[in-house]
Amino acid sequence: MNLQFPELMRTQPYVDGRWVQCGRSFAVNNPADGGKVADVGDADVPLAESALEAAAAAFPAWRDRTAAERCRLLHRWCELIVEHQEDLALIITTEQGKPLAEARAELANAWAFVEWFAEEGKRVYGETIPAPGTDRRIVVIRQPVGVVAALTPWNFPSSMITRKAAPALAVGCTFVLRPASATPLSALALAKLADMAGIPAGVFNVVPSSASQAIGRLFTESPRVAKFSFTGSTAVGRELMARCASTVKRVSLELGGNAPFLVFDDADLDAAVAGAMASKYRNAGQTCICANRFFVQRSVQDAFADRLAAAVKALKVGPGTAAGVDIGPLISTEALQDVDALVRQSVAAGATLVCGGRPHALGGTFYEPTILKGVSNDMPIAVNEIFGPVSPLIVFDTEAEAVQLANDTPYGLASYCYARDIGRIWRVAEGLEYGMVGINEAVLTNASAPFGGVKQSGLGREGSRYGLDEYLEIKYLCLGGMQQ
Ligand SMILES: NC(=O)c1ccc[n+]([C@@H]2O[C@H](COP(=O)([O-])OP(=O)(O)OC[C@H]3O[C@@H](n4cnc5c(N)ncnc54)[C@H](O)[C@@H]3O)[C@@H](O)[C@H]2O)c1
Ligand SMILES: O=C[C@H](O)CS(=O)(=O)O
Repeated sequence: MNLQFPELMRTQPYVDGRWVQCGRSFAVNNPADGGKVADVGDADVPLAESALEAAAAAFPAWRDRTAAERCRLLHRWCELIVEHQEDLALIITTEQGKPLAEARAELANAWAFVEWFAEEGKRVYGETIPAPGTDRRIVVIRQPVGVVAALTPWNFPSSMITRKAAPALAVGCTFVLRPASATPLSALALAKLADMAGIPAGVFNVVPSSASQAIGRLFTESPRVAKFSFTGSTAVGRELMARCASTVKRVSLELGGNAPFLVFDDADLDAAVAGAMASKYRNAGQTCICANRFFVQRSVQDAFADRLAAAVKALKVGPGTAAGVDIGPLISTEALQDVDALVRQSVAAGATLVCGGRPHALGGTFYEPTILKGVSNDMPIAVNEIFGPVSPLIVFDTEAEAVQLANDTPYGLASYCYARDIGRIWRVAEGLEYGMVGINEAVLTNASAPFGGVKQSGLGREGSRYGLDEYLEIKYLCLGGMQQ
């Protein structure tokens, strides 16, 4: 990898301000060609335990810094991320596969979280409450929870980390992260920049490891960990949440999705197609908020399908570093097989291929951008989180039917509605059982908004002032003896 600042290429765990040599390593490969990118130091449980100890030791001093001091350090971290964005984008694309333009967009979100929470950390307000008697005063203060342990996914190797670390550090928590084994280099580069920014030793620690289950048990069961924050699949999140019960930890979960994308007969179809492309095919469909099912009102089904097909057929598939590429590789062979199986099973169940529907001629883990029509809500492609570049089209007749079908899933993360009648928009937005609703807009992510899901898509919110609450405890002070 040809970096302008080679020091950003870090391959060892970062614990208590030191880069730790490990006896074992695991390979990080480029999904575009399967080639090895790096061998990364494989942190074991004792090293992860030492990271928790370092975070616990660093917590009192970090907590006791003023919010302004933490703000200044986070702003400096943000400045360094911006300054090194080209290198960081190349690291993302090399280890995860997304087109460079998307990697740059991810980084813009990553530093926006740092910038946003650097400022929000100065607004951790408390309150006084009118007391029931003149002998006392009631005061509420908010304090950092303590040591935070986090697990993050491979699909956004930078922004999923700062979306947690920035609010945690801003309020005075310390942080230990195990990133996904497929994409640890971005996390380690962020650690290098945090170190350069002057964030003290022990405050931000990164332990890449192939021992995901063992370290997951440590993070969820260690009494040193006050807060467990997880982003990943619902299946894994459910298991880890249960493990947190033994110590009654605070838990944040950002889990899987099955986003409905509703297109009504009064929609601006060009806007709906643009939104569909932006939502569905970003990161080759490997995002938690990708449109996963397209519900199209019968009278506009052909017009929408034809325009969508024209746009999908124009997508360029190739390595993320190649100019003009829209669709990069899927993260792994298993991921490719999973997507292809969902398509094949659904065609066998009666769906019709409009375009794509098979692994790409490029080979490797590239998959053809695909549209299926004649899909029903019970087909595998509609029931499962696809995590690939596939658009299933489902026809509906009435507004009530659309909302009922959209809600018929255990997931509740993102949803989308394209219509122009204001009464319809309000009725549908209020009826959708999801944490987020894009109304004539498909790009939801930004640091100022509360991102998160309901039902089995998660607990809590990340981003916005609500994202700060995940790392704070409320304390009630009762001041007695006030009677003269
Ligand atoms: N809601 C959100 O904000 C959001 C954002 C990104 C991804 N996701 C979801 O994440 C999933 C894709 O990411 P993924 O494949 O990395 O998910 P995953 O659940 O397989 O893994 C998530 C993280 O947990 C680790 N892990 C996996 N199994 C574990 C176990 N048994 N014990 C401890 N750790 C374990 C992984 O190594 C990774 O670091 C999708 O479902 C996607 O919707 C959700
Ligand atoms: O996978 C979904 C993540 O939340 C990243 S983003 O919000 O889609 O950028």
